Order: sequence, then C-alpha cells, then structure tokens
Amino acid sequence: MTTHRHVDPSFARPAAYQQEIYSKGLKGIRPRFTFDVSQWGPMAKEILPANAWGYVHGDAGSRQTDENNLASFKRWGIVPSRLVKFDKVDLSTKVLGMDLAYPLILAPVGVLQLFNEGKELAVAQAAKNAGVPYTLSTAAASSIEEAAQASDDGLRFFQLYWPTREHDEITISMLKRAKAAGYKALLVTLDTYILGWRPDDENHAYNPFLRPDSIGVEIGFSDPVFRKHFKKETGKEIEEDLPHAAREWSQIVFPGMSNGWEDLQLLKEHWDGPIVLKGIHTVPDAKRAVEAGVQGIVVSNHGGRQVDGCVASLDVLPDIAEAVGDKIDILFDSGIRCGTDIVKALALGAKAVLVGRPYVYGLAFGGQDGVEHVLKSLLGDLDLSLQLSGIPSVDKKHLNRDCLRRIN
Ligand SMILES: Cc1cc2nc3c(=O)[nH]c(=O)nc-3n(C[C@H](O)[C@H](O)[C@H](O)COP(=O)(O)O)c2cc1C
Ligand SMILES: O=C(O)C(=O)c1ccccc1
Repeated sequence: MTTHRHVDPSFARPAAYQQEIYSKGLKGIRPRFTFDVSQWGPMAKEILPANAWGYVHGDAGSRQTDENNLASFKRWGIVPSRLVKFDKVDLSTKVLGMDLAYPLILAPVGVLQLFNEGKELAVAQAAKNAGVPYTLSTAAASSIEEAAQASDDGLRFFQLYWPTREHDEITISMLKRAKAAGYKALLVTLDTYILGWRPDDENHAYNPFLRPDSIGVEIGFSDPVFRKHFKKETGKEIEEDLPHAAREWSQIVFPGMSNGWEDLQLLKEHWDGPIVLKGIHTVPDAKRAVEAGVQGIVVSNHGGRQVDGCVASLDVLPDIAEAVGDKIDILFDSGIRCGTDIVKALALGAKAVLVGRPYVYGLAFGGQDGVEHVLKSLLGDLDLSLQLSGIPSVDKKHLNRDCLRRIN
C-alpha cells in the first residue's frame, strides 16, 4: 500500500480500527461517538443553532435532488465473490498524478466556523492525520495561508469560486497564494456562481456571508488585491466597513453569472498543477473538459444544494465514466454516507470520492476528533466491506461494474 506522507498510525490499516475498538471495550472503554452513520446528523443538530443546522443540512427547493442522490445508492447492490484469497485490501490509488492512501478526499465546505471554533484548521489537521487530502473552500473562515499551516505536510487542494473576468486580478491573486502555500490541485466549482433557492436559509433569513460577524470572507479580507480594490471603490479599508466589504466579496465570488469554457485558459495560464472541474453532470460537458485539457472532473450536483429536481449524481456517473474514464480522472460526490457508498461510486467509474456533510457533522459534534471519527468509520467500513466482498483492491481490474447489480 502506498501511504501518503505522515499518517497517524491509527489510520494506517482501517480494518484494524475495529480491533482497537473491541480491545478498548475489554478494558471498559466505550467509544466517544456513535458509529451509527444515521445519527451523525441528529447529533450535529442537537448542538448547532437552528440556522447553522439549516445551512449545512439544507438542500435546494423541495429537497428532491438530495433525496435522488441518496435513493440512487440504494438502487445498486454489491454482489460478493467467494473463495478469493488475499490478505489485505489495497485501498491506495493514484489521482491527478498523486499517490493517495485511500480513494477519499474531503469536499470543500465553506464557513466551517459555523460548526466548531476549530473551523478549517481542525478539519485540515484531521485530514492530515488521516492521510486524506483536504480541500479549502474559497468561502472559508480561515485564510489560505492559515489553513496551509494547519494542514502542515498533509496533501491539500484549493477550491475556487471563480469571479467573472472583470476580476481576473483577484482570481490570479488567489491562485498565486494557493500555489505559494502548497495547495497541489485546483478544484473549480462550476455549479455555484450564485446560491440556489434554499428554503432553510430563506426561512432563517440567513446567509453566512452576510452575518454581522462576516465569517466566511477570510480569503477575500486577507487578499492584497481585494483590499486594494475595496479601498479604490470606497476610499475605506475593509475594517472600516466590514458589512459592506463582506457584501462586495460575496458578489465577487458569487457573481450570479457563469464564466465560459473559453475562460478556462486564464486558469491554465496561472495554475501549473492539475485542474479539476467540479459540478460536471453530462457526457458532453465531460468531453469538453477533456478537450479543454484539464486533468479531472468531479461528477457532483453540490449535494443537492443548487438545482432542485436534479438527477442523482450517481445516475449520471456510469455514462460519463464510459465516455471519458480513460482520458481524465473522474471524482465523485453527492450523497456518500457510508463505506459501501464509496464502493458503489468507485465500481461505477469514479477514481475517488469527496465527502461533504458527514465530516461537517463530525466537526459539529466533536471538533477535530469528530472529523477523525467520521473518517475512520468510513474507511473502516470501506476496508472491511471490500475484504468481505472478495475485492482485493480499489483498482478497476478488481472493483468495477461486475461487482454491482442494479436492484430496480
Ligand atoms: C455546508 C456546505 C457548504 C459547502 N460549501 C462549498 C464550497 O464552499 N465550495 C464547493 O465547491 N462546494 C461546497 N459544498 C458542496 C460540497 O463540496 C460537496 O459537493 C457536497 O457537500 C457533496 O455532497 P454531500 O454533502 O452529500 O457529501 C458545500 C456543501 C455543504 C454541505
Ligand atoms: O453552501 C454551499 O453549498 C456553498 O457553496 C456556500 C459556501 C459558503 C457560503 C455560502 C455558500
């Protein structure tokens, strides 16, 4: 197994985590958090203010997309093979030219300070300990440099909410900072140039960017080019009018209008590592991503938070994988809740998955420890489920469509 950099020993063999739990049980030590994945959300809900809970749990419109995402996983079943002789499952994979210990990446999630005071820094540290790449959101409550410091020698990616072209200098400045701070891949989110219709947030009249304490704007407020821009526009430093500055930053990163395919050239010119387009949902777009010369895509509907009534991301994955799976790295998110959901997404063509809400719930109920707990649970389940299904590795030669049956 290829392990990435320094990984906390208790993550080194996910299946062994179960033995650790039972040995502790013999000594009367009970686990601090539940392993019942269906309880992570309710535990977070108990702790969080109603508006923060509504924000993380919330979906677009009538919630159909999130329901579709979750239902789609249940329409596939794993078909285990017997008498397959191997010692350990090889969970390692190569994504975007990088060796990963596991086919798992933390999805970019904005404003983590809403869930725990440890915010992005606690998550970056948990990811480093787990040997799982961390992705920093443009809408973070920590700066690019602070999060990099917390992530230390862990692998980290930067997610871009991409301003329209009149703000190229700000885009370029973020890319420059991310590069200098050691972020190794750029995930460009294409599905959120404005926030979707979200009844939970609307009921609470709540936009995390526009709180009196303006906490999701740290990357903008620490950006020299944005600071100069704000001064020029208003004659003030951002500290002199924080609410105005937060509104301005929010309009720059959520401009209400998409860039076009031709604009990707700008990112290619100013980012020399791999570029991944997040939010791809059709075969033609996946093919255009290949033509555009990017290295990866994330098949994702933003966890059902943008377009209500959207097809499940898992339902579009097989066709996309068939069309471009040998030309580009396909990542997947939207609806991963347990280890066998990861098995299914990989079998249908993803090289790795991103997980969003589950780790945010972990952050809410247990800070850094809560995030580590969620990661251990997902990885332990993944490891044992593959072992018990007679699937020796996450490589396509072992884990593919033949491992699944469509149930209905
Ligand atoms: C509270 C919250 C905030 C998010 N913020 C971002 C973000 O800043 N950038 C981004 O690209 N995606 C963001 N996402 C979407 C996630 O990256 C990911 O696509 C989604 O959560 C995956 O679905 P899941 O929650 O079902 O795992 C956010 C999701 C949640 C739940
Ligand atoms: O909530 C989201 O999905 C999202 O992308 C976001 C992130 C930060 C602030 C507002 C929305």
